[in-house]
Amino acid sequence: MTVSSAPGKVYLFGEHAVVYGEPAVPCAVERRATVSVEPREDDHIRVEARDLSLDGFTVEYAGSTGDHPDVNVPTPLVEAAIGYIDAAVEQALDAAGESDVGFDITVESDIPLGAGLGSSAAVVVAGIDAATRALGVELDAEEIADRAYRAEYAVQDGQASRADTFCSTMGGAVRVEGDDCRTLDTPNLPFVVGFDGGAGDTGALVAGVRDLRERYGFAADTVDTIGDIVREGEELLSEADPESDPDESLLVELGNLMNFNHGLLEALGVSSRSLDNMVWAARTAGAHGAKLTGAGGGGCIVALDPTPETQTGLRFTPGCEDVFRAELATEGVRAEAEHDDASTGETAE
Ligand SMILES: Nc1ncnc2c1ncn2[C@@H]1O[C@H](COP(=O)(O)OP(=O)(O)OP(=O)(O)O)[C@@H](O)[C@H]1O
Ligand SMILES: C[C@@](O)(CCO)CC(=O)[O-]
Ligand SMILES: [Mg+2]
Repeated sequence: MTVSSAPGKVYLFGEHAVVYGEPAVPCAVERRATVSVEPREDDHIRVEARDLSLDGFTVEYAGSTGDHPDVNVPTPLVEAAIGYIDAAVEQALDAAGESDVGFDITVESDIPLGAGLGSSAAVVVAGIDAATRALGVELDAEEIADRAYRAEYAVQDGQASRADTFCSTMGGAVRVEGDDCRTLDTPNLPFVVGFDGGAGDTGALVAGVRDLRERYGFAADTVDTIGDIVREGEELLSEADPESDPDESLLVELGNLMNFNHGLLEALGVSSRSLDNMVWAARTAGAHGAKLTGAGGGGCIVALDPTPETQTGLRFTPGCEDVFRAELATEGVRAEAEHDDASTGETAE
């Protein structure tokens, strides 16, 4: 059995606009998806998902071209989950020059689904790494990132940037603009995440922004302006010393840019009442800045605050179900030691 894990991410700036070629700066955070893979004798795929927004499920079906069976949980969720795993398996088989190899796959993740923390990218990145290594092939990080992007692109009907998958593969802070993907040396930023317990539909939200952008020149300008915010933000980051804690003036300026970025995302229709509530609660509690992260619609906000005040404020905010400090994950995708729990094949409760 091979086991790999990959981190989720928050967007310091630039989600949505990155789909249209503007730069974005996502940062990997220490919440990981772990995927265990064991090749089988036949060409069946058995997926055990332990951390979906239900009590987990196990499903077995014949190869990536076979019919997916009925299972006793909401089908769209299962289909969505199988979609990402299938796409990862397809990329791994292609990389290894194999076909008709089946796998037993277990996914365990502490990244909430559809909440803006990049759970899909982490599952795909860790899945491709574990499955290729199970077939005796070691891909370099660039190729894992590229194949993971192609997997997300396929599942999301051509509506994906390279940002989430590159960030999850490399770890740390990264900068993505079209096909140009780079790692950044940044100080460790004091991220606080608030989660409303909900989720957004990434495909629908991206499509909504695309429609607005095609319909109104000012919506297209809004997307361009998000790009300007990112460029301003990277300038600030490039002047900071990555080895020391960020000073207050940097946090104030980054926070202002985050606030501006949130306002423009709200104008583009991808925020929600509970995301706005959490953003305002974080600002009122003293955060330097706060914005939604990821596709939006529901899920998570990210705030900047080195003190405990924002966490305390969010904890008392109606509609905020979970609050945590999100440490920058310096390591991206990595091989993990096989552990007993993942090899039992039993579905967790
Ligand atoms: N633990 C898991 N097990 C199986 N599939 C998962 C798991 N976590 C995520 N996925 C897949 O990823 C999908 C969620 O991806 P989606 O892009 O909508 O949200 P996200 O990646 O969490 O947020 P965002 O893209 O806004 O950062 C789920 O519907 C599921 O298909
Ligand atoms: C909304 C979006 O910009 C980020 C989702 O995490 C979509 C993408 O970049 O693929
Ligand atoms: Mg995603």
